[in-house]
Amino acid sequence: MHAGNTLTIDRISKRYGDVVALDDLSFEVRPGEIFGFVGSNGAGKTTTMRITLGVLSADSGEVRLGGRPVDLDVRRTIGYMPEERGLYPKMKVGAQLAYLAELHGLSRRDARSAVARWTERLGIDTRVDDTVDALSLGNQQRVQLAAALVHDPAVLVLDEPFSGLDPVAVDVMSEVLVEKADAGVPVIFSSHQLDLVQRLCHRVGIIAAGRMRAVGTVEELRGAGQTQLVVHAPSAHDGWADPIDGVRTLSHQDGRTVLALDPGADDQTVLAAALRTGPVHEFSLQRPSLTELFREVVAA
Ligand SMILES: Nc1ncnc2c1ncn2[C@@H]1O[C@H](COP(=O)(O)OP(=O)(O)OP(=O)(O)O)[C@@H](O)[C@H]1O
Repeated sequence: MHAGNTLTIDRISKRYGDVVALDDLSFEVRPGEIFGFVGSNGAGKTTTMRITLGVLSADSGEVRLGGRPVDLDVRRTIGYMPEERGLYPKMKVGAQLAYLAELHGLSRRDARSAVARWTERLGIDTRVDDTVDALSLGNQQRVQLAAALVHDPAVLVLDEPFSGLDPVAVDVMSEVLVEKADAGVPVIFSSHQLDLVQRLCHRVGIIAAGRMRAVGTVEELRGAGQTQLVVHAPSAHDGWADPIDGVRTLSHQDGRTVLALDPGADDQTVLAAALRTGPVHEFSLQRPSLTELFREVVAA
């Protein structure tokens, strides 16, 4: 258990020439939490993760782990899966993992047993004597995850760990992340697979153009988003709900109306108005999915 190891990203900014990659970005990942980091291509996720690791420096701002700025010693306690991967293609899987574990301070013997444990867990134990480039891409990715885990990291930073994995590997990866978080490790990963993020993450941060646009639990984000209401009131005429504050008609056909409700709009007022038109056969509230929310936030 690595109690108290909150990962804090504190007001980091980064430019590449004229391109502002990160603009005063702040958020934190708490111990035991899986944090999903989502955003469009080029939004700044990889840049944030590289700065977190210290492989890239920020123009301003600071990253801390457990209150301590990330220096070389702290960096050794981070398990990192870089987007560009970065294994040695010609080195054998087992030897490579053992080497990386020792680089992070494990004794030779501990390194060996960690390699045996993780390769078995990740289903690549029969491949330890193969070179990395002899493996399929998905299996290389499993090795990459093993590389992030062999030194029992105090925090996990994973750049698109799920991309290109088959469903079984997705399950294994998910289980491992949940297990590490349960052991008190803060876990952050980026992904474009929003259904997976919605299922797995305790909290989610949506980044757009280098700024954090929304952070919260999936439920909080969905609650803050635009709610839709489906009302089937056959006698109602088009526009019947428009006079109500914070309510807009999205569609109206055959007595079926889809309404958009701003946060704070009162659905009971809508129900009362619907009943005044005649019978109401259906009245259902639909919260946006993370994917819909993402589109809303990124388009805003
Ligand atoms: N080495 C670099 N030189 C110049 N510009 C860069 C460099 N690395 C990133 N950028 C720019 O910084 C911005 C953020 O890129 P970044 O790779 O962090 O995005 P991302 O959210 O990880 O995207 P993706 O989902 O496509 O991986 C982009 O505009 C990108 O073009």
